[in-house]
Amino acid sequence: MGQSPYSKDFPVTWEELHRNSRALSWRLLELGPWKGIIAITRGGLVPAAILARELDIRLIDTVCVTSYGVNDEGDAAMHQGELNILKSVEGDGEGFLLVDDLVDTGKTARCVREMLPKAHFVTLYAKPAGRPLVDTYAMEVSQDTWIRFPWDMEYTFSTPLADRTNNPG
Ligand SMILES: O=P(O)(O)OC[C@H]1O[C@H](OP(=O)(O)OP(=O)(O)O)[C@H](O)[C@@H]1O
Ligand SMILES: Nc1nc2[nH]cnc2c(=O)[nH]1
Ligand SMILES: [Mg+2]
Repeated sequence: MGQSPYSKDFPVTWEELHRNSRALSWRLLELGPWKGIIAITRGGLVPAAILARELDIRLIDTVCVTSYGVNDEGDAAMHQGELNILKSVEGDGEGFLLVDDLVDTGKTARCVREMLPKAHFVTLYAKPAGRPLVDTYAMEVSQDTWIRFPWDMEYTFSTPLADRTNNPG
């Protein structure tokens, strides 16, 4: 499987995610009007709901993809597999926002942008390798960072940094 390219952990709370989504909404409001939103499942669904509320958009569709699998511990998966398109949408995406939670290597973005070349592609978080594929994003994070979303986490005990044998950075 090789060594993970991720040495840093970046946990995001619901409040931070909401704030970042609203910051993104401000920028998109100026660039609209928009015909609707196309959310890339599953990560794009939560930001899409917040953007829809802020921008008063009622038409929401999905592109359904799978790529990163689940690792042995059932933890957030960090190894990317084959990209599968389970469901697409008609047209070239003109006038639509195409929404995902993040862009990392850009593999998902590249594939979905090919299908919907005229959509305006937005993410909450962008890593350098995928950033050129995004039209508008809220925050940049480094390539060696693994973002942990609130829907993947639970409130639990945290081991002090000094006690961690494999300090992840
Ligand atoms: O830029 P990339 O390297 O392609 O990575 C980004 C994609 O990876 C994650 O989705 P994932 O495939 O893990 O599925 P999920 O959205 O269902 O969690 C994330 O939501 C992006 O869609
Ligand atoms: N949760 C999560 N999924 C990803 N998929 C690709 N990169 C990431 C990341 O940093 N965090
Ligand atoms: Mg995704």
